[in-house]
Amino acid sequence: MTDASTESPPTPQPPPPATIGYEGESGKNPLEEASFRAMCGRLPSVLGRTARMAWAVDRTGVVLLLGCQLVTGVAAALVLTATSRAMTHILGLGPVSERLHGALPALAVVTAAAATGRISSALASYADGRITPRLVTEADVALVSAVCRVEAAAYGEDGFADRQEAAEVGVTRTTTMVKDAQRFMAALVRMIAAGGVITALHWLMLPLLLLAVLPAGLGAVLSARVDYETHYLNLADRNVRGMMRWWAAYSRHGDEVRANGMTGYLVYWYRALSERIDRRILDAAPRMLRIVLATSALGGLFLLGTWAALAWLAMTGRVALPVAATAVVAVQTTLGALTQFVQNGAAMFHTSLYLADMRAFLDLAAERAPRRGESTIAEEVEEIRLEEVTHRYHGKEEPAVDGVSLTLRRGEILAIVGENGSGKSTLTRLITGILLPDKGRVRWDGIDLAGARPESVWSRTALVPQNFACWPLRTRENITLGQPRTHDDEPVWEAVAAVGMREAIEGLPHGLDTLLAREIYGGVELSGGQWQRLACARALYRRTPLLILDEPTSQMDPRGEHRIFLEIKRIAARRMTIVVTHQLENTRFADRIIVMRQGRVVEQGRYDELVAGGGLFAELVALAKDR
Ligand SMILES: Nc1ncnc2c1ncn2[C@@H]1O[C@H](COP(=O)(O)OP(=O)(O)OP(=O)(O)O)[C@@H](O)[C@H]1O
Repeated sequence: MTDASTESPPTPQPPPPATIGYEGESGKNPLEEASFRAMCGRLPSVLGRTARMAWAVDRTGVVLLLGCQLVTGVAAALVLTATSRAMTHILGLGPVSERLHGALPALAVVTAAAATGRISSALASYADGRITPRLVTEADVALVSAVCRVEAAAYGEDGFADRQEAAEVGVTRTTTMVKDAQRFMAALVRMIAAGGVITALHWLMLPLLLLAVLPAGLGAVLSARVDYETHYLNLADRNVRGMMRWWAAYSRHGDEVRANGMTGYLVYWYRALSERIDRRILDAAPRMLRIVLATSALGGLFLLGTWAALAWLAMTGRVALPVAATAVVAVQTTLGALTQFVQNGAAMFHTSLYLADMRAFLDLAAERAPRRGESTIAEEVEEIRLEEVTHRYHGKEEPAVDGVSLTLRRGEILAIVGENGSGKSTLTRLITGILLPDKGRVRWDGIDLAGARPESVWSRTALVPQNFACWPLRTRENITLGQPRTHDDEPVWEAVAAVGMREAIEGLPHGLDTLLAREIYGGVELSGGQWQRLACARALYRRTPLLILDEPTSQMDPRGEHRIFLEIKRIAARRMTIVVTHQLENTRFADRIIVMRQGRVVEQGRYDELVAGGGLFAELVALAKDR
């Protein structure tokens, strides 16, 4: 018998992943907004920009590629003309040996031209192999650098991340761009050559052949559109799936995933989202099939017409029999060239849709790049003044920081406290100029950050954020992050000692050269608190006029915490220090505490004054003690 009170109800099915549909501007498929003709009209500019990029990365490769295309095309034309001449001899009158003898020079030309064509085609592939990796790297680096440089506020814009995802696909597609363009050009040259030969045989043949291949080209373009539309529908889901994949599979989150029994759900979730993406692709498949079947049937009809026309021309004596035989070869070659021409043209159209996304995102990122002014911040800063500063995040009703005025002087230690979501981190982002206020001003020694060069401001700031990064770099770089102050390691060891990590780092297999990434062969892992100490060492190493520590000791043992606060006090005289913390006892050492609630500063003073004041701070202190 089971105890009814302990019997658990059946577990409900987990919900499927939320459907993400963007209503914003970026959610619209560009094909819907711009007409088909307009999209085609944009092609040359997209291709032109890619060509310029290719030219910038490898001029020799581009020249080689173009030269080889030309040679391949001319060789193909020669093969065709010489074949036609050889055919005329072979199918002509007279003894076989004479006919063969007469055809020999033309056959020699065919052999030489075919060999040249093959060699130049191999060289063209080599040129493509040289250009493509560099082109992809250029596009990729351009994207990463653009994203790293935008105003931080842009990340919160509706659909920014999705447009970035679309641009990432554009970068991937750059791999096929050169190959598509190369094949397109090769087909163009071959088509011109073969077209000339076939027109010489009879003027009617070329238009007929064109009719035979155009439907296939149309089909390829229409299929490309359908594929792109599906891609657009899937964009948001793909983006979320990519993020989830990283979070679920990243070893650093492995403990959380396992010990919370999340594996099953995460895999279910991942599969469900993948299947939803697949479903959209599968839904588009019948449309694609209809397009291909209809255009192939039409093309087949026209091809039949071409052969019928050729037979009619031969039967009615309008073309001689040897010429008709040559025409059979010419028709096959021209058909091949024309098919390649339209198919590669459609492939370029297809690729350029994705490249256009990449370009559009790079343009957007350029628009969102800081344009603040040219003022610079001096090496020493005496005062930071906030005047009625307000900031509201995109899509939020209420401001995160609301009309805050504050003056911070050199030598002062300021503690910022307040409940979750009260605006503490946002305030530090405004003080450092990561965000600009919607209203009010932040001035550093009188210089408005809205008019100062961001790099000049950020060379004067050091920040330990709440969610700091554990860089998969060597220990030394984790502290200097590529900005060594001297050639020797003395300042690095100083920073390490200041956070009490000297022994731990000396104990690593290669000291400062140890790679801090257990995922990489030879790398080691630090504990959570050790990582946090390292993040503090990183900020202390910079020795800047403004030091901000947002919950710097949340993972540290009391010894580590004590050490960090001693160090902060020791170096405080030469800089302004801001500490954001929920450990209210840690604010005792601050010269001033500001208490935030709903984006406003509601109290300020020293620890004892605030406790005696009986306000929010006193309440929070009492709650912390009430255990
Ligand atoms: N990047 C963002 N985009 C949109 N809203 C944000 C963003 N960051 C913070 N917010 C919102 O702004 C408000 C203030 O957040 P903030 O992180 O400044 O609070 P906090 O006081 O530092 O909180 P905590 O103590 O939890 O760290 C919150 O309502 C939060 O939801």
